[in-house]
Amino acid sequence: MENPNDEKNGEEDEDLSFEELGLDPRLTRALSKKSILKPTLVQQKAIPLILEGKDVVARAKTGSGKTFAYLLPLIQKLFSESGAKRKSGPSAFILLPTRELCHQVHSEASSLLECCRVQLKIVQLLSDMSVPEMTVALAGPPELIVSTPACVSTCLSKGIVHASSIQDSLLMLILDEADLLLSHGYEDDLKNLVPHVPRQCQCLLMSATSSSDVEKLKKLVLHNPVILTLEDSSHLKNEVIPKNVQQFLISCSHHDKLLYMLALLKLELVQKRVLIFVNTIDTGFRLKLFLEQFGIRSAVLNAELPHNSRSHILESFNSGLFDYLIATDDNKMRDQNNMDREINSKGSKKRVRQKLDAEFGVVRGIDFKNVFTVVNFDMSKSPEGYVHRVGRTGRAYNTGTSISLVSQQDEKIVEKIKLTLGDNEDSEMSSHITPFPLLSRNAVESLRYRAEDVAKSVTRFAIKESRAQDLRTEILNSEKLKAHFEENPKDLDLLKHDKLLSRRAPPAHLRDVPEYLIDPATLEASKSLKLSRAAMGIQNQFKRRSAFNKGFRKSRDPLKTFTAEGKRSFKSKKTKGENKDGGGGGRKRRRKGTASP
Ligand SMILES: Nc1ncnc2c1ncn2[C@@H]1O[C@H](COP(=O)(O)OP(=O)(O)OP(=O)(O)O)[C@@H](O)[C@H]1O
Repeated sequence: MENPNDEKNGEEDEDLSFEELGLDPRLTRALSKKSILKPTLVQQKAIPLILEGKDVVARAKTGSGKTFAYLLPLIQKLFSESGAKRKSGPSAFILLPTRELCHQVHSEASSLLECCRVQLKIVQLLSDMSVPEMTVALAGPPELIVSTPACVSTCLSKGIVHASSIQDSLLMLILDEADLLLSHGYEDDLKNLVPHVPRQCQCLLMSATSSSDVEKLKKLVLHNPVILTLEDSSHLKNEVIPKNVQQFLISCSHHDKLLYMLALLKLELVQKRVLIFVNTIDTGFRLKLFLEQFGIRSAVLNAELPHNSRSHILESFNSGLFDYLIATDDNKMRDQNNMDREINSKGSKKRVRQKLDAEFGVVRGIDFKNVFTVVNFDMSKSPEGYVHRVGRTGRAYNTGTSISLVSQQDEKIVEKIKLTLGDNEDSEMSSHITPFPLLSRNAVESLRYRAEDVAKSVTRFAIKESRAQDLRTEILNSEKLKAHFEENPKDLDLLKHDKLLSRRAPPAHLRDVPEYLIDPATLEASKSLKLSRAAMGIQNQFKRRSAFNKGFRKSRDPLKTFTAEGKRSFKSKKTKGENKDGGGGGRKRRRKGTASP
């Protein structure tokens, strides 16, 4: 039965400005400084409800701007609280499934406040902080705490945070990335916290996908909430990938994936910046070493690295220091940790350690800046994983592309993904994921000899070495070890020596692919792509809105007008067969006037 609080909203609703949503001028000015000029749909719908004091469950696509949808009204409420009588505890909690997300949301909130020139104490509480560090962070007390459920639960049970102070002061509780909180094993931690949340506390739940976990959380934490399910009016069932992301696949053997990856990057058939997903850390390093030999620099973001190192890699990528980032999903590690936590539920020390590990999370919900292309080198293991990966591009008003390398082993999961996206088996024309049109077989074959030669040189030993070297480098960078190295300089010398030994220079003859090796159609596709994207890049940067609202024109998009088998106009020569094979074909169900993928 429909709940009267359920709201479904399409994009045909009126366009409101941030001012019209009732936001404080200090916040709207702060947003302008950040070049954020117009609210996204979820922001338009959620902000007034939250300001009114309603409990809200908001489900909106990845990258649709959910963070500001709750941060802006939350901060506004904190403004009005800041003059109130002294409190014994925090006014608000934002709980997220991973430390990376805590870091991201904490920085976003701090930067908003800085732009507003308002001083509020907001802290990030992490499980690897010592008790004195936590005590200092909690002194004041802070208006806002950003943390994981496990960390808050530990603080409660150790008496670092007093339950009574939460009961007295908590005004807002926000569970972000709610679809991931339970699968990260935080159910017990949330159950520990909920009894202390005062009845009048406003609760918000934000998620990208709907699931039984979100339902469970809703029942556990919220009181008669307004449910916002934000979809385009043209949407198919379950569509969660932003419509400004074009999704492609390339069929190839598992063995040839390195070769295809090389072809895509070296022939410049994808737009930088590129986020490449692999399923294991070893594959990540294999790919990194392989690409390095061809002069393509990348970094591997993985759960093995300490938290501050992962943050450092993310910040370097986000600030544009390098263009290719290889990322592993951490599902396996997380599941293992959750299992361990259950097995060791009575062993105190070990349990805490494993809780820390369970808070690792590398990719989900992370706002990688300006990623134009997501490549699934390995396919994700579930449709949800695919949605979260692809959602790292085309965020807010930007456009993006995803390319999945699909081997025979991946076909089952690709079928599942297609079904989840709403593809109809009977209708090839309406497929969301279409074959990538720019890479010809000839172009790939022209690189085979070099690629296979180099792939052979990336041995298991080399991978192990590279992985260890990355760790060594990160240890060198680690703030926490500075003191140790000051006292033990010999240890530092040893590490530095090791680091130098393992550095390899890429052979010069592999850096550039001579033009005579590349087939002319692919060469032309690459040049055309570069020119068009350069033009659209400028448009993206300076007129972000127009890409989203008016759509970038299909006629100017080489992914739609070009095939590597020969240049043609998409419109004039489109046939049913071409569409099926990868003419970049038809999103027949796309709404008129939306961004064209
Ligand atoms: N109104 C806006 N206009 C332009 N950019 C925006 C707007 N709102 C948010 N953004 C930007 O869009 C990006 C994505 O936002 P955000 O991370 O909040 O998405 P999300 O919905 O939480 O995604 P996910 O479900 O993947 O976590 C961020 O870089 C953010 O700064």
